[in-house]
Amino acid sequence: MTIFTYICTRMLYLFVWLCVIAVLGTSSSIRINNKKDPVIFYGDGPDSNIIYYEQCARRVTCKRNAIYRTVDGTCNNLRNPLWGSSETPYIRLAEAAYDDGNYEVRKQVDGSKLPRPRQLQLETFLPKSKDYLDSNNYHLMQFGQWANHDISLMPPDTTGPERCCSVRIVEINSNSPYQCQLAIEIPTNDPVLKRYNQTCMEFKRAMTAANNFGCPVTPQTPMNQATSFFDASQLYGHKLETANSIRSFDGGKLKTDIINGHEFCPQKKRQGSLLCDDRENVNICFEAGDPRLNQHFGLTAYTTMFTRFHNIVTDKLQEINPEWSDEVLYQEARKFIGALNQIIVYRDYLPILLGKSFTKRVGLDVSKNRRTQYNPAIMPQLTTEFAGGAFRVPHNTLPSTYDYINKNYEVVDSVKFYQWMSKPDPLVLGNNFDQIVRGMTTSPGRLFTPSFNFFISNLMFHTHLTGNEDLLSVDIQRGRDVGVPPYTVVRKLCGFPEVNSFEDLLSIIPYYDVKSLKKQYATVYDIDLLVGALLEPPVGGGTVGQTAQCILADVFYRIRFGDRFFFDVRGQPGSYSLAQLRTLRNIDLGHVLCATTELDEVPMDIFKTSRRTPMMKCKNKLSKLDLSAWRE
Ligand code: HEM
Ligand SMILES: [Ca+2]
Repeated sequence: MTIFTYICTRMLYLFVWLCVIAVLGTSSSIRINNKKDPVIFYGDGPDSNIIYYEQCARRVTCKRNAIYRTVDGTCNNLRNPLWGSSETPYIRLAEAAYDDGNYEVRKQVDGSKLPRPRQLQLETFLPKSKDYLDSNNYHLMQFGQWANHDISLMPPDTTGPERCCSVRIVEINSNSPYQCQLAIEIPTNDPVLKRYNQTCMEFKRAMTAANNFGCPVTPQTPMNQATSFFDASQLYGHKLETANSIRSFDGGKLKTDIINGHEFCPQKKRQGSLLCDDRENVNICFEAGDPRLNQHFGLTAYTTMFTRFHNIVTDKLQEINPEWSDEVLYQEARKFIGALNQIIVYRDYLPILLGKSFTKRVGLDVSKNRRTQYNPAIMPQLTTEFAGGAFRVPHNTLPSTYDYINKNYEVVDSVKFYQWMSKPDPLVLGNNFDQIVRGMTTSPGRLFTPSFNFFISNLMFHTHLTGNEDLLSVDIQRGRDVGVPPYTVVRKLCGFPEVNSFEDLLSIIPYYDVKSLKKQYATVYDIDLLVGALLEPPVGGGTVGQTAQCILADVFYRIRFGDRFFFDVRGQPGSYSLAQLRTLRNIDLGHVLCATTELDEVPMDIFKTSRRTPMMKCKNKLSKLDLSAWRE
C-alpha cells in the first residue's frame, strides 16, 4: 500500500466517523460539553485509596507561605498535602478489573483466559507495522515521553527473582513468585521471535501499595513514584534525596560532567542504575532526576539539554541579581524550567495530541487573557486508565531509526533505534550530540497508525541481558496487571454511545480490525483498553482516538487546575508577575534547543519538519531570552 492509499483509507474512516457523529447528533465528548470541563471523577479517588491516606501515608507539615514547590510535590494542596506528591497511589476512574476483585488478572466474560498479548500483537497489529512519515518531527514524540516522565513512573517490582524468564514459561505461569506471574508467553510459531528460540518475554508486575509499601490497599493499586505535577521532576528528582544528589550547591547549578569538551549530566556509578546495568560494555551512564534517562538517545539528549538550560538560566539570573544565594538561584531556575515545560505541554503539545479545537473547548489551551483558576477540590492524581493504558497510545509514534545530520543537512549516519537503547556512549563522541538533535529536528517522525514500529514490536531490549521484548505486549499486559478496566467500560465512562456487540464497533473501528478482535476475544466486553484505543481513528486535528482523548484530557485537566503552583495561577505566594509571564510566554522548545546545542536554526513551529514551517535563526531567538523581569 502506498502512503497515498493509506492516507486515503484513514481519511475515509475519519469521514465515516464524522458522519456517524453528525447522524447521532452527538459529539466526541458529550460529557465534556455538559460539564464544561473534562474531569470525569471529582474527589479523593476510590474509597480504597482512603486507607492509604488515612493509615499509611507519611505525615507532613506545610509552610503555607512557601513560594517554591517542594521537591516531592507535598503541600501543593494545603488541605490534602499529599495529593499529587511522589509515591502515592494512582486513582481509578472505574472499578479495578481483577478476577478476584483484588489482584488476579481478569478473565473473559465466559470465564476463559484473555487472549495472549503477543498473539494480539501478531494477529492484529504487527501486519500493519510499516512506518509512514508524519508532518511532525521527532520532537513531538520525544517531548511526549519527556513530559510523561515528569508525571508518571510506574516501576516494576524488582524485589523477586532477577529474571522471570530464567525458568520455563509453563512453570512461571503455574507456580512462581507474584512478581513473575505475568511473564509473557511467546508462541512457539512466532514469526519473528522463534528465530531467537525465545518462548518467554520478561515482565514483572508493577509495585503496589500492598506489596511494596506495607499498605493494605485493596484492590491492589500501583504507586506513582513521580510527582503528578508538571514541575520538571524528571530533571530535578521526584524526591529530595535525589534532588540534592544532583545539585552542585554552587551558583544554583545542577552537577555536570565535561566529556570531550561538552557539558553532560553527571555520570552515574554503574552499580544499581536502572537502565545501564542491563547491557554489557557500557561505559557512559548518566544520572538525573528520573532513573529512565539512559533509556535511549532522544531521552538522554532531552535530559542533557534541560540540564544545560537550567545552568544557563542560573547564569542569567545571577548576572541580574549578583546577591542571590545558591538556594534562590536554584529554586528560581527550577521554577522557571517547570513553568516552561507547562507552557510547552499545554500551548504547543496538547493541541497536536488532542486536537486544537478540543483543547480550546475544554479549557486546556493557554491564553494570555484567561489565567488558570486553581481549584483545591480537584485531585491532581494520575489515573491507572491513563498510565496503564491511554497515554501509551503515542508509543505508536516511536521511530525505527535515528539520523545523524550534519551542519549541511547531510545524513552522515542512520542507526536503528533499538540497538542503542541503554547505551549513551556514542552520544558523547565528536559532534554526535548535535547531529542527533539536528536529525530529530529535521526528520519527519513516525505517523500515528494503529501499530507500533517493527523493531519496538519485536526487538526492544534486544541487546540487553533481558532479551527481546515487544513494547505492545508489555503495554497490554501492564494494563491487565494494574486492573485497567476494559475498553467498553472506559468508553461508557467517557459518555460515548454504548458498545454491546462487535457489530456496534463497526462505526468506530475498521472492519478488518473488528473481525480480528472478534476472532480473538470471547466478547466485545473483553477488549483491552489499549487495544481498542489504538485501533480508533485519530480525532480531528489530533493524533489519538476519542477514547484516549477523553482519558488524557481528564488527567491533563486535573494536574493543571489542581496545581496551586501552575505557572499562570494568580494570588498564590510566588505567583509570577505580568512581565515575567510575558517573558515566559515568548519562549518555546526551540529556545532550549538553540541555547544548548550548536544548531544554527530551528523550525518556527518546533514540532513540525522544516518542510512545513519556516526555519528561524537561533541568533535571533536567543536575543529574546532576556530575564530582566526577574531583577529584584
Ligand atoms: C523512544 C521512546 C519510548 C520508549 C523506548 C518507551 C518505552 C517504554 C517502556 C519500556 C515502558 C515501560 C513499560 C512497562 O513496563 O509497563 C514505557 C512506559 C510508558 N510510556 Fe513509553 N516509551 C517511549 C516513548 C513514550 C511516549 C512518546 C509516550 C507518551 C507520549 C510514552 C508513554 C508511556 C507511559 C504513559 C508509560 C507508563 C507509565 C510510566 O511508567 O510512566 N512513552 N515506555
Ligand atoms: Ca512531576
